[in-house]
Amino acid sequence: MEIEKKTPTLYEWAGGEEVFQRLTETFYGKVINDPLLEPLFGSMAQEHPQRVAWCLSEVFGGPKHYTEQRGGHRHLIEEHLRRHLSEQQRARWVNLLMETADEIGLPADPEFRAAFVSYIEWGSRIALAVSQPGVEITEDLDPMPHWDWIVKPFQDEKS
Ligand code: HEM
Repeated sequence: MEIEKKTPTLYEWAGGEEVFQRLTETFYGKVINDPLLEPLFGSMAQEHPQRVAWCLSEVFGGPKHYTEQRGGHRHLIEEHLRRHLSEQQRARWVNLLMETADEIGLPADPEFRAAFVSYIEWGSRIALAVSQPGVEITEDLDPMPHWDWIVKPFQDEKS
């Protein structure tokens, strides 16, 4: 009998929904205690960590909860308009997220982390760019971007 071994998605490799939720719950606990980030997130919606967990899960190949519940990539971008983020705030946001990833035991293998950090760098730089004064959205932004392995550690084998 032929059994096809399929490469897991980044979402599956990370450990699924529960892991992304643990990541964002722990992360926003740090964010609201950070002097640079507190002014941005001090009065965030209670559901914010859950929404970011949905968003990351979807980008990394998990269920499309963010698109279904919040309206997809256009909505995600719109949420960052006119927030006037600084590069310093962006960099702190990324550093705290990476610190949290280590703390909660997100897979630390080079291949997973290369893909993970790639989306976080891309996404956070888009957030910074669209948050500046005068930026308007004119192009079609959907669907949500989808991230895959950058350095592929697996072979799709048949045995
Ligand atoms: C990959 C990078 C990022 C992702 C995936 C992301 C994701 C999200 C999501 C899912 C939301 C909620 C949207 C909704 O309600 O549907 C949000 C809102 C927000 N984001 Fe981001 N974001 C990113 C980068 C950043 C950065 C770098 C900053 C600032 C340093 C930032 C600041 C904010 C703020 C202030 C809100 C509104 C929070 C509230 O008041 O509820 N984001 N983001």
